[in-house]
Amino acid sequence: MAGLPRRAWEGRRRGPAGLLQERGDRLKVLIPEKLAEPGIELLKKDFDVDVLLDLSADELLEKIGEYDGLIIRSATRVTAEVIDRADNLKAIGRAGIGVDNIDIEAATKRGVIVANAPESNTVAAAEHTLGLMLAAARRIPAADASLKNGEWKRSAFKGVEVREKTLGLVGLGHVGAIVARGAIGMGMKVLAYDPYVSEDRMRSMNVERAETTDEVFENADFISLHVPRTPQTMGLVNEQSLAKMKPTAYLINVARGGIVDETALYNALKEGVVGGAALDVFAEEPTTESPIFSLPNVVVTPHLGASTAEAQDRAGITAAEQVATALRGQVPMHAINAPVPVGEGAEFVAQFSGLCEELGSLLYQLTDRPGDTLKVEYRGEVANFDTRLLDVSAQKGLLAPMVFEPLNFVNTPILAKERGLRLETARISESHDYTSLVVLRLDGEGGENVVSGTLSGPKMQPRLVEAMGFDFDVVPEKHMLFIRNEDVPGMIGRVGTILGEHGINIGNMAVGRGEPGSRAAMAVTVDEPVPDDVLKTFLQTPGFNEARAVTL
Ligand SMILES: NC(=O)C1=CN([C@@H]2O[C@H](COP(=O)(O)OP(=O)(O)OC[C@H]3O[C@@H](n4cnc5c(N)ncnc54)[C@H](O)[C@@H]3O)[C@@H](O)[C@H]2O)C=CC1
Ligand SMILES: O=C(O)C(=O)COP(=O)(O)O
Repeated sequence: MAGLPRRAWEGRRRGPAGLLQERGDRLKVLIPEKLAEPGIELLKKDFDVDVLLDLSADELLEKIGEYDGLIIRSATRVTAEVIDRADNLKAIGRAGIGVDNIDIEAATKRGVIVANAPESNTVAAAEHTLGLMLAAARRIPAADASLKNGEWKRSAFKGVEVREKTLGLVGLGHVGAIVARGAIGMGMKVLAYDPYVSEDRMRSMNVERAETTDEVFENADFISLHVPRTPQTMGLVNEQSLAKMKPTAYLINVARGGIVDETALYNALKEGVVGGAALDVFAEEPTTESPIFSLPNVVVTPHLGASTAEAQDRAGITAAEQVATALRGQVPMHAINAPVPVGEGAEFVAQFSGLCEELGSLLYQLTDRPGDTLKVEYRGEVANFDTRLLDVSAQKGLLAPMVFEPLNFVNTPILAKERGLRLETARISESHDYTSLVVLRLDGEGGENVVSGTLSGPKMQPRLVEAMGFDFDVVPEKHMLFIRNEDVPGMIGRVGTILGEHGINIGNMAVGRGEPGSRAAMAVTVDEPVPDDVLKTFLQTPGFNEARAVTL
């Protein structure tokens, strides 16, 4: 067993921004894209906000170092280089859904929270998709342009109906589901490929499940993409897939550029391999130059899927709230790279976060030559829920005294891994005398060390109930003293005397004992850190075997 190093790791050039880094002034948020006013107003209450529209990539690199928060839409590319220059950045808010323009891995390594506004613009994107489908089927934009150009050409713009046609969806998440509902309302049959959506769910939506993308490409009259841009979906629509489509089929893309190979699509449209296309998104944006724009059987919009008043208000407010929450040191609800408890019991679980962090920190400070495996047991009620946030909280507490850089919920798992700290968790329904109990175990020089804690009372106050092999009941405080002593009369008085002689005020004291007359331990809360010379005094005093100062 390698064991965890005690010293801060100095190999790191500089630490990632801590969530609550104070620089004496108000934290600063940069908004380089058009964001709805309510979101900006919300941020201005607590932060200095700079709205600097149309920053070039170089200007963003120059400026980003000043800011604690950044809110973007799809036009700003937050590359690893931007993040590397972002010395103070703690949170990136995406006022929308797709986060493919953010290097999330780089952000995570630097401890920068990335959060989006997942359902803010789904209706807008779905309505735009249905609008584009009808616009392409009825050639509305071309007819509009022709009439405005002084022509009355009715026979030139004969379209097709969508009723009784098959709409093929690739991706049946939030947007895809709304598109499906709308299409079914217009009498279409919907066939969808999404390996992450169950057959039952599809059936409940009256959607037929395709087992492969080919099934969609071969059978659909209209094919609409609703997947994120990922390495798996890049180039999903290419020469081969286009060749499988019906020659009358229309392709609709309101998802992301790059998912469609635009050169292959251009050729397929020009040669009649497919009937038409409606595109809102492009591999390079902004663009006005694409050869596709010259084709008559294509309808295009400049990434307008989310551009409704309602969606922009929702996206702006949600992104602002996410960044504000992160800048206050909490994990926002839509964080993409931090553990967010979701579903049943989420709020209940979140209350244990501080306790777990304190237990991790305490365990580290009570353990000499700590081993490399932290074992966390969740007992009782807390064991019924998603406790990943608590895993990270415990790791954070344990690692904090060891590492150089400030830790947060984003970078803790990465730093834990880099430093060889392993985590083992267990869920146990039985929890002794407590409704919920968290037990942390770590091997050390003298064997396994264990600390346990719970939350109690109407305010769910943290309580330390086990340490140094003894049961206690004490509310953990910032400064504490842990003592092992002989279980003989007068020891409590001696603790009071020694601390009193050094001018250290005791807040609370809890005693844990085994068999009367054997060994005992004390957990003492004090108003200030207990210095080394006081600890030495304890060890020189008969009856005291161990004394450790702990700061939580
Ligand atoms: N044009 C615009 O203005 C807008 C574009 N979008 C784009 O639409 C995308 C979808 O948005 P939502 O539906 O809200 O996301 P979502 O996450 O709810 O749904 C995406 C679905 O795609 C599925 N999926 C992922 N990888 C897949 C693969 N390789 N093959 C098949 N299915 C796969 C997932 O299982 C999920 O059900 C966003 O990622 C964004 O890029 C979203 C809003 C506005
Ligand atoms: O939310 C999304 O994924 C979008 O594509 C919307 O982009 P936008 O915020 O309008 O630049």
